[in-house]
Amino acid sequence: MKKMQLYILPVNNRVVFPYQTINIRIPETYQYDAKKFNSMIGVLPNLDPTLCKEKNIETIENFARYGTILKITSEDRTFYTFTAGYQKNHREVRYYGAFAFGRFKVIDFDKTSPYYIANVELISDEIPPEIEKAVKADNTISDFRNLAKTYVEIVCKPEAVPPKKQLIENEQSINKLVFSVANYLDVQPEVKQVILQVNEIKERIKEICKILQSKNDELKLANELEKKVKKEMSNESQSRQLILRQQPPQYEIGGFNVSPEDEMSQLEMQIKQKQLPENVFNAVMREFKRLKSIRSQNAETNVIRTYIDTVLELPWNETTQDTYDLKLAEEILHRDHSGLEKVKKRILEFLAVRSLKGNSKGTIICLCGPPGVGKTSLGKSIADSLGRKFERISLGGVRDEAEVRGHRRTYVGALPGVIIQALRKCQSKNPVILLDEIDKINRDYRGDPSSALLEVLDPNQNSTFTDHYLALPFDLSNVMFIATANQLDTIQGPLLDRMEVIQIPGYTLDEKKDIAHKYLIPKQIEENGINQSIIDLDKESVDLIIKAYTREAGVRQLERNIGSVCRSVAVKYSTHKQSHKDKPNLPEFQKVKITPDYVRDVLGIEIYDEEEIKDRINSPGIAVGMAYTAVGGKTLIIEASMSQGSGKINLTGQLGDVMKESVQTAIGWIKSNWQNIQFMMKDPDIFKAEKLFDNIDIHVHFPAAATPKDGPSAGITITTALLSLLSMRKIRSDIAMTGEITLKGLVLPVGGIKEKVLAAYANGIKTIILPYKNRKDTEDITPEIKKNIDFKFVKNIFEVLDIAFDEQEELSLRKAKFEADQMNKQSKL
Ligand SMILES: Nc1ncnc2c1ncn2[C@@H]1O[C@H](COP(=O)(O)OP(=O)(O)OP(=O)(O)O)[C@@H](O)[C@H]1O
Repeated sequence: MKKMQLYILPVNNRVVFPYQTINIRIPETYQYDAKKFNSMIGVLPNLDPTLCKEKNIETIENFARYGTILKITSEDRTFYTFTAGYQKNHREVRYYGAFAFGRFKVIDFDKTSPYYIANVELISDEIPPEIEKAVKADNTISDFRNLAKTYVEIVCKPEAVPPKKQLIENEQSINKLVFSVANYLDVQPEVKQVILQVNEIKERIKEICKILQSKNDELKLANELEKKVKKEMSNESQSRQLILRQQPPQYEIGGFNVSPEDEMSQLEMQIKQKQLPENVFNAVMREFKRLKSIRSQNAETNVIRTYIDTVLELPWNETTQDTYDLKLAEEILHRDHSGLEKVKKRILEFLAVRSLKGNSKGTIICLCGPPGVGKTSLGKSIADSLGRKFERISLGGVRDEAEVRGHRRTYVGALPGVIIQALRKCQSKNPVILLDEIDKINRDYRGDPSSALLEVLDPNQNSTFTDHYLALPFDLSNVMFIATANQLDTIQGPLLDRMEVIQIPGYTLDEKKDIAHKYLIPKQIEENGINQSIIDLDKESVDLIIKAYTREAGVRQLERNIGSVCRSVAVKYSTHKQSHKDKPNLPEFQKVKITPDYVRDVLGIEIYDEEEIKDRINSPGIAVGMAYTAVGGKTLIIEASMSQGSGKINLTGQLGDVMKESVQTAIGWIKSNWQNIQFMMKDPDIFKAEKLFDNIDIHVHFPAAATPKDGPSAGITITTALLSLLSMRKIRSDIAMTGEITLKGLVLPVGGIKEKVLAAYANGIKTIILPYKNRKDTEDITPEIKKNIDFKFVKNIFEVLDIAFDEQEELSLRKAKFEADQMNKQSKL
């Protein structure tokens, strides 16, 4: 074998076969001079040493031992300029065209710096005639050609197939044929190096055939599978599932099919790329190592994988930039909500303080009011005005502490709690989270969700909120929490204490009209697929919908009713369009004018009547009270009747204990003050004071009997109704009252005044009697109500009697006479 010295060019992960023509670029630093080295150059693959060991490739350190010798056929030089500091430098780069004409084996290196010179042994690939004959005689070559043709047909780009096929079919030199096909192979460089190192032609053919065979089988199978899948499934998602099922070792990540090893390395990359806090990173890496150590797919691996995915999906560092622009916030609040001036003002103050403090720690707002007054949508507007993401968590009916704080991972099907899930959904560390219906949280044997919320809402604790599922602290101090509630009574004291309550009592008639015209009608028109040009909802009709079809504090039912009217127009419009298609000569659709009659047609018989109370207060013993419920204020008619009997007191209408006691207190006061109120009696002879209550049975009934009622605020109404019954005097039908009564006749303040006043106003009440100490609660009642309602503040029940009855003049005269008689009696004594 011929030995020689050769200039060596190491090439990374590339194997050049003889008969290849290639272009090479040799940097100036390699000091290659074609003349000096007889236009010869040896390329030696620089391969991964571990893979080389695995595949038995002979290497000198990282270089393979077998290379290819090239003859330079052309040379080209270019200069390019580069700047280093203020200096401009020029560098020469040389490009060479070269033809590979043989193989060599490195014996040793003579020089390794600044370039490589090796002593090599040239390997002859000349095939002895008898071997060539033998190879051609059996089917080896024809089989080789067939396999190679199939391979290029499947693998190569269509335009590259014909020239390659032509070479495979026609090439007479076995060496050229075999090395060319080896060059076409799409395999790792280490595999190509093995082929290059084989000295025996038969061996080399066998090696290449093996690769061709397995590649062809693999590709054919994949093609067949794909065809089969396409045929079986027309639906894309189904076909994806089928492919996954039929190729069990493959997994799908981010739309790519990957093997389990790839999946693991992808996951590891994801963990490393996500900038997790150190403690979180360590915890996830621990889980990742556990996952890696479990080889087979089982329930445990799924649990760990889900956990890692959950942690990676959390916004550990992602935040949105706050826009503390108060003008913009004000605009957004006005844009989305009509009225609610006091609430908006309070929200703006709240935002102003936050912007000045520079952090988001501090008070938590609780918007409290009846359904449909816009609490949820206000929360959304606050998020919009701050430029933060918005998430709503419904706490209604949450009874299990684990729903807030998550289940420990030891439980089957464990999940993080609602707070962590909300953060995962909104992908921001500082969103506005609306804790909806915080008053509907229940407590039972599964724990107390309120106490978990205490931690969430406490600015001093929530920076290290630890969900049981994650078992890692998550900083909630940047989250802005807003709670909503229908009533405050059911919220636990410590929880309520952490929040600043903003009351939204409900809307007056005028406010509802305004909301309907500005917001609800345009919204419903759009939602029902029609437009302003085909419907005209006039003021009168909207008034009718509000007065006769709704009796609510908010506007939800109103919105629904407007929706029904819009839908009826949508049906008409759609039918007309259909017929217009069939008969194009039909006239254009006429704008539908919504009149009160149209409203009645769509919504049916009127449900509420403003005169209802007047009609019901038609005899002595009936008084109108005011109640405060979770759905807002309500007027409450109390009826009392008596009959001959033995002093029994019957109470009906699902009363709670406190209300029952109010009735006892009222009767107690009447009995003990009987002498002082006798002047009221229209017929004082009918009942003799001493045995009055022994001879009659009294029945007090609270209509809407199916609704449970409780509380002390009906005290003065019950007393007035009983006095009306006994004195046979009717109570004014336009008067309503609320207040607790003591045994001594004092009137004590009660809650829910604004809501009660709104309800009374909606029911056509003109005078409202309130406890004196509730004066402050009427200060911010809207001017509309103040203008139409006469408020009377009373300190004791006698003052109520001065206001509440019909024929007030006659009663005043009687009272004056009674008082004068009393004075006379006292002076005689
Ligand atoms: N002042 C208002 N201006 C404009 N639209 C309003 C106003 N108040 C309520 N709405 C509309 O009424 C509908 C009901 O409001 P929302 O769902 O916010 O009520 P809510 O108070 O959260 O009720 P719930 O207590 O039942 O959750 C929404 O479409 C909302 O936009």
